[in-house]
Amino acid sequence: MAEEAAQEQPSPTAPRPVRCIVKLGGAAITNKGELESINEESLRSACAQLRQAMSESDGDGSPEKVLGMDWSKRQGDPADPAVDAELIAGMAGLGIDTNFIVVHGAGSFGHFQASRSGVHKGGLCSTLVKAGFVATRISVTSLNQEIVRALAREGIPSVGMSPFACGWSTKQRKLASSNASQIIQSLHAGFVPVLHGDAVLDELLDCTILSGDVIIRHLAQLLSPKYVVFLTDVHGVYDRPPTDPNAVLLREIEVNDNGSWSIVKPGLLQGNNKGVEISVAAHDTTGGMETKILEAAVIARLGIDVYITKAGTEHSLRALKGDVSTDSEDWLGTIIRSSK
Ligand SMILES: Nc1ncnc2c1ncn2[C@@H]1O[C@H](COP(=O)(O)OP(=O)(O)OP(=O)(O)O)[C@@H](O)[C@H]1O
Ligand SMILES: C=C(C)CCOP(=O)(O)O
Repeated sequence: MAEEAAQEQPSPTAPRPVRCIVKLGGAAITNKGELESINEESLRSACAQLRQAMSESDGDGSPEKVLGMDWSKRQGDPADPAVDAELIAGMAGLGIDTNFIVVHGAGSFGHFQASRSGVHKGGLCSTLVKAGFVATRISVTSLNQEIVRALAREGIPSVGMSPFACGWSTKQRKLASSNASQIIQSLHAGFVPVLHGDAVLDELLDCTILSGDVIIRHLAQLLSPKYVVFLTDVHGVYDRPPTDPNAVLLREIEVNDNGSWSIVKPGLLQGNNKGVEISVAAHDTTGGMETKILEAAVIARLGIDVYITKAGTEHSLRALKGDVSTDSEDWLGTIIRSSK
């Protein structure tokens, strides 16, 4: 289901190749079964690993200075945030390579509001859909704010960017307008853009839900990152839902020029033409793992390796550093790559 690149005004070119576009999957950073609940430990660890992956220090053992950038008071925190202006003035720079883009999913934020009101199916003349559109955006933008704050606490200069507010829109659910100049200018200025799956206007349906997975594919087409990482709550793509005890992790998938794909590893599944069995949660409005695989295949066809793995593990850290290859026997996850 390769979607055509959106027709739009040309965006300015990126200053230098983006190193990595990463999806912080909603299944990993939120507790998916509990309405609007962040998985704090998973989010903290994903942000700390991102910081490590960006770090320019060669790890000589001395603790790195982290300039926390969340200077707002946190709920329940009695003290005002400490800002050591003298320390900051004495710092030569941030000591990190900020050439990353972060996109996060909605998890237990947004999907509930969207599915209850049918925002993904369109029809803004319905008061329920209109209210649901507003409720969905309140929910996903509040998650975006928390993620930006968590990244800022790790000293990552992150700025939240909502596709809806940047004027992104769709036509029959396919991206129609998606100007990335604000994203590119922010990268150029040394910021890490943090986008998210969003409720957007649709030329034919009035409105729909745009998945973070689709946003990543579009940005990969536009900016040609060195690699793309999807962090989620399972080790990668399995031959059937991982809740099945017989599910087998697919370690390597090859995508051909015509968009068809085949399993390379494990060898026992080579030539399996039954495809992958996927289950999607009832309230998920964007297609879950199926959308991720389809979008990842489009990215891989461009010659960009895609790594899908579990957040908060040694494997996610390696993926974020780009330290994975098809020979990495000890790496747990799915590599999706071009057959060329
Ligand atoms: N064949 C399969 N292989 C891997 N995961 C699968 C499969 N079938 C179903 N799943 C489910 O897909 C889920 C991950 O997909 P999902 O789209 O929910 O991830 P996410 O990107 O982290 O979340 P979000 O879309 O909210 O951002 C896992 O929780 C897993 O149980
Ligand atoms: C507003 C919503 C529900 C965004 C969905 O984005 P995704 O979780 O990346 O598929």
